[in-house]
Amino acid sequence: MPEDQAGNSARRRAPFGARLRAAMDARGPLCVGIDPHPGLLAAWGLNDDAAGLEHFSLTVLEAVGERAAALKPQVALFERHGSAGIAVLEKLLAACAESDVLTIADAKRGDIGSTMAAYADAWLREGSPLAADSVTLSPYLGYESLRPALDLAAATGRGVFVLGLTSNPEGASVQHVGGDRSVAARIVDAVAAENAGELPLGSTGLVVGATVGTALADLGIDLEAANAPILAPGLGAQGATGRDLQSTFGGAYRNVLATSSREILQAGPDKASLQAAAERTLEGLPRA
Ligand SMILES: O=C(O)c1cc(=O)[nH]c(=O)n1[C@@H]1O[C@H](COP(=O)(O)O)[C@@H](O)[C@H]1O
Repeated sequence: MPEDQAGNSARRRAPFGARLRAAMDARGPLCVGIDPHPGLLAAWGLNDDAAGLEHFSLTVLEAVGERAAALKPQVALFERHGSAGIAVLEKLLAACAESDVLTIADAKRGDIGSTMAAYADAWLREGSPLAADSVTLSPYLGYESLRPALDLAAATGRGVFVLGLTSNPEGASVQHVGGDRSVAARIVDAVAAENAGELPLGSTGLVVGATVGTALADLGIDLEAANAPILAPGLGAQGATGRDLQSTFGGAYRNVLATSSREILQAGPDKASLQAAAERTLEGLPRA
């Protein structure tokens, strides 16, 4: 198999944006977050250890993998178990790949370019034990510092989600700075340039919280023009509803992948109850 400059096998899969578009069209726009909080492990009758983590994660995959366009393991909740937790994450990512379920590793990585190359290698390189279909990235060391990850994702048919406007109230103190040329607007412009001409959808995604209210309009941000998959956290536990998504995202709503973790996970450990919770969330998402 031909190798590219980074020593990776040449792309064999369709670009991430096309694969995500197909999954959203077939299954609907729901991403289920796998966030094994200690309180949830306890509520499921599991120990707060690697065995509990593994049971929890694989149960979520089995219960909702076929109904979700993607699953999003929250890396922090695996890291808190040390190397044993990371081994569980590797197992989960491999099991998702085997079941044809797209993954978003929610690692929120960002660093100077040379270190970024190592993060890219971990999450996006062909054959890496932690390779996912996509990874979340923080652009606050400068958008171009993410270049090694953007390039490796493009070379391997994988994707990234760059933080734009986050769902937490503190985000505005950084992301809204700059008025009509706000930090967030500049990130969206950079992502739009990345995705120009990519059909049916770019592979460089954005994270925009379902809770941001009128911020997009206030900051003059045109998300539709970004041609980007939009990961929208904030449903359920953080208070946003499906209707909020539609009014917040307007014409870009068709590219929104709504993600919910705790509200669905608290329905476990019973698989049928987890499935019902995912269905309820999907039903609450207006059709694009
Ligand atoms: O990148 C994310 O997924 C993310 C970005 C953001 O702006 N807000 C946000 O809540 N998240 C993540 O989305 C998940 C939300 O979980 P719930 O509030 O339980 O649905 C957590 O894993 C967060 O880390």
